Amino acid sequence: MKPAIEAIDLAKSFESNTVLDGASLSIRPGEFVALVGPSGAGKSTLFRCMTGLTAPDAGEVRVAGVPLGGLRARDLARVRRRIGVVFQQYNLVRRLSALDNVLAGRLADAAAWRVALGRFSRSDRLLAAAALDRVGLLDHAHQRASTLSGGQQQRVAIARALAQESSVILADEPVASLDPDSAEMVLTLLKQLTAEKGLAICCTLHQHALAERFCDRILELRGGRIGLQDEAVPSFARAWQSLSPVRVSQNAGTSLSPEGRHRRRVEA
Ligand SMILES: Nc1ncnc2c1ncn2[C@@H]1O[C@H](COP(=O)(O)OP(=O)(O)OP(=O)(O)O)[C@@H](O)[C@H]1O
Repeated sequence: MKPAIEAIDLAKSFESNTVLDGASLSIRPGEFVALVGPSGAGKSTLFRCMTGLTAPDAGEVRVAGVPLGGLRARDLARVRRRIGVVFQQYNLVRRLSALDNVLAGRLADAAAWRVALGRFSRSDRLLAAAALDRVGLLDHAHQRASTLSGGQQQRVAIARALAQESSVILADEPVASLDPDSAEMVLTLLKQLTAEKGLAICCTLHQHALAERFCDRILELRGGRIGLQDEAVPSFARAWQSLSPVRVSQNAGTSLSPEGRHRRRVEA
């Protein structure tokens, strides 16, 4: 199956600070992948490169096989619409209702005059209502975002990505500001969406236990490169690695050093 999104050998430096140094990953439709790594490792930078908000110094991002680099502005906007972004601080317009925030996911597709007058089409409103219903918040459609709980606001942000009809969701620490129950609800929802809608979801997480519980694969960004942390490895390979001091493979979601994995577990 063609990857929903790929980052290939991305490099990014800010002056002398090399943040990404050949970072590669590939996520298939229906996969829920965690991206972990120490603070400042470059997880947000990687996401910004993957959404086209930051231009990498080298390397390529492909969405459904289409390279972002070199696309004309209109085509880039069309491809970027396939990527929904969810942030730690929700990024909702707090004075607007939940429904209006979800409708913002339709902005790119709506006619300019509709946006200017705030008059979305019936089909856009139905789509937004369906997205709110899917995240369990239809009853709160007309409630101001500022009066919703953190967990509810994050679910509105996910509904906005659904209304955008994204095929990929990049979620940058989506549960970092939430209490444990709300965090669990948000991650359960994301996991369900991968299965139900075939979304490819990559989510940065600081809580290793949550990544292990909810995600199909755990990737680690460290030293500007990405390695696979654990469970997508067949059990026989894991058993072999625990006996062998040899590094099996490198980068592109396949870097597996038994020492590194052990160290990571200790740190976590
Ligand atoms: N626009 C920028 N200009 C200069 N330096 C930047 C810029 N954006 C990020 N950096 C630097 O890049 C490095 C990686 O930052 P980034 O926010 O991507 O890390 P992170 O892994 O998301 O961290 P955290 O887990 O704490 O959110 C940091 O050293 C940061 O200071």
